[in-house]
Amino acid sequence: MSMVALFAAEGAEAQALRGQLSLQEALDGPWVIHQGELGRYPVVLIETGVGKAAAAAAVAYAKVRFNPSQSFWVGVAGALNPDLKTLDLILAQDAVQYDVDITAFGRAPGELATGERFIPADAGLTSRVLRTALAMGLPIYLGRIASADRFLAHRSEAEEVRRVFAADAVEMEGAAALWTAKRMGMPMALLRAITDQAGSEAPVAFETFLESASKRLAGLIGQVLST
Ligand SMILES: C[C@H]1O[C@@H](n2cnc3c(N)ncnc32)[C@H](O)[C@@H]1O
Repeated sequence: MSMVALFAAEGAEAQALRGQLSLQEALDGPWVIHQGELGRYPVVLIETGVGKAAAAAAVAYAKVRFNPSQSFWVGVAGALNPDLKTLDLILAQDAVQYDVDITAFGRAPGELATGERFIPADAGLTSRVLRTALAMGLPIYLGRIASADRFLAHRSEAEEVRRVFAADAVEMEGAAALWTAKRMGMPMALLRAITDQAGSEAPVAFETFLESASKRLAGLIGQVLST
C-alpha cells in the first residue's frame, strides 16, 4: 500500500497523531520523524516546527525522501469566520499566504510572483476528509485558510485579513505547505481545528485548547485512513 505523509507543526499536534500509529519507529533526519502504520497504510509523521519556511522545507524533504502518494497537514488555527467555534474543524478548499505583499508592482495582496494566490488543496483527499468527518458527526466547515509568519492576536487585524482575503481561519503553515506540495506533485489536504478567535484571548485560548483540538484532529485522521 502506498505511503501516507502526515505533517504537524507542533509537538502536541504530532503527539496526538503518534497515538494513532502502530509499529512506530523514530527515524533519523533534520526533523522529528516517526514511521508506522495507521489503518490500511504505512505512514510517516513529520513534526515540522512552526512557520512557513519550516513547513515548506519539511514538505519538500518528505516528498523527496518518502515519495508519499497522499499527505495531510494537521493542526490548530484561529477563527476569522465568526461562525467558527472552539474545536470546530476547518478543512481548506484553498489557502493564501496573507503576508506576501508585492502590491507595489500592482499585484493583489497575497499574490505570489508566480501569479498564484489562493492555493487549492487536493480535491479528492479533501472530500474524503469531509465525508469521514460528517459520518463521525464532527462539526466541520470547508473554507479558506490564511497563513503568515505571525501569531494573530488582534481582533482588528483578524477582521482585516477576513475582509481582504475572505478567509475563515488563520495559522502559520498551511498555504506554504500546500504550495510546496502542489509544486512537487504531492496531493495534500489541509485540516485544522479552532483553538482561538485570533483576538487578545488567543494566546491563552491556544494553550488551553491545543491538546483537545489535537486529539480531535488525530481521531479524524485515524478514521480517514481506516475506512
Ligand atoms: C501557533 C501555532 O498554532 C497555529 N495557530 C493557532 N492559532 C493561531 C493564531 N491565532 N494565529 C496564527 N497561528 C495560529 C499556527 O499554525 C502555529 O503553528
